[in-house]
Amino acid sequence: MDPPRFVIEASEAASLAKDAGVSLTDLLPTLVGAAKPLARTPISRYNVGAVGLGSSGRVFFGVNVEFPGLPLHHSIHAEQFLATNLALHREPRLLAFAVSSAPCGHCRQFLQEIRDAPDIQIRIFPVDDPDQEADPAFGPLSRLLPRRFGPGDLLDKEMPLLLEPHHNGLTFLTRNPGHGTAACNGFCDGPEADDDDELAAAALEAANASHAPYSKCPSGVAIVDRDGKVYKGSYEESAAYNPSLGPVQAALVAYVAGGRGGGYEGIARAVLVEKEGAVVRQEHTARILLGLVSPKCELRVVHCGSG
Ligand SMILES: O=c1ccn([C@H]2C[C@H](O)[C@@H](CO)O2)c(=O)[nH]1
Ligand SMILES: [Zn+2]
Repeated sequence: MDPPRFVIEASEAASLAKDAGVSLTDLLPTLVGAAKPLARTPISRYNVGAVGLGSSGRVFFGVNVEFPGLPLHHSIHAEQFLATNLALHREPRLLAFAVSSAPCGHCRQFLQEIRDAPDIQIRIFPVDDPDQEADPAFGPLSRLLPRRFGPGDLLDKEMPLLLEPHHNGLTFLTRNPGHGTAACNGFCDGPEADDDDELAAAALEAANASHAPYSKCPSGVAIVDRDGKVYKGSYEESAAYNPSLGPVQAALVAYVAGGRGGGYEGIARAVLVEKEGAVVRQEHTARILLGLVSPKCELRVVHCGSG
C-alpha cells in the first residue's frame, strides 16, 4: 500500500484544481475528506482534517494526533500539524486552509505565530458530519480571533516568525556529540560514532530552525526509523506560551507526514539538542513522551551553546 500523502506538489495541485474547474483555494475544501481519516485519535476517535495552501502553490495536510497514557495537552491539533508541516517543508506563507471543525481557541492562538496571521483565509468545512454547518465562503482568521494577543505584544517587528527562516547560531559543545559517553566526553573518533553523529547533526539543524523567541531556548529533535530514514522536528513557541509545540511532537509530525503510516514502534533512536542550562528544557518531557509512545526508542540528549 502507498504511504499516506501529506503534501501535494504545486503542479499536481494546479492540475487537480483545473480538472475540478475551481481555484486553488476552492480546491482545499474538496480535500478535507481525504485528510480526516489520516488523523490518529485513539482517545477521542474525533478526527480533524485541515488542508492548507502555501504561497508556493503546494497543498499541505494537517491532522490531530493523540497519545494514550499522556495528559491531553500533549496532543497535536490538526492546525498545529498543518503549520508544522509547512515549516518542515520550508513553505514561507500559509495563505488559506479548510478544516473539518471550527478551530479551537488554542489553534487560533497558535496560528498567530505566522506573519500576517489575521489575513489567513479559513473555511470551516465539515465532512461526514451533518450536525455541523459549513462556512459558505473563506474568511480571515481575524474574524475568528479579533483583538488578538500575538508576537507583536512581545517581540520587535524584525524578529523572524514561525514560517520564516531561523538561524539560531547553535553549535555543539563537544567534537563528537553523538558519542558523548562519560568515558570520552564526546572527544573520541571511531566508526561507531558516525551514525549517532549524523542524527545529532540533524537534531542540531532542527534546533537552529526552532522558533523560540520568547524563552530564547531553541531545541530540536531528530528521530530515525528502522529503515534509516531521519525525521526532524523544531520546537515552536507561542506568544501565549501554552499552545507551544514541543520538539518531540514536531518530529512526530514529520514521522506521521513523511513516514509509511506505521506505528511509533518503527522509531529506533532519537536525539534531542538543547542549550545547556536552558531555562526552558525539553529533556524531561521528551523522555516521558518518547518513552510512552515508543518504549524501545533510545533517546540521547546533546547540549549545545550559542555563538
Ligand atoms: O481546533 C481543533 C480542535 C480540536 N482538535 C482535536 C484535538 C483532539 O484530538 C480532538 C478533540 O478535541 O480534536 C483539533 O485538532 N483542532
Ligand atoms: Zn485546536
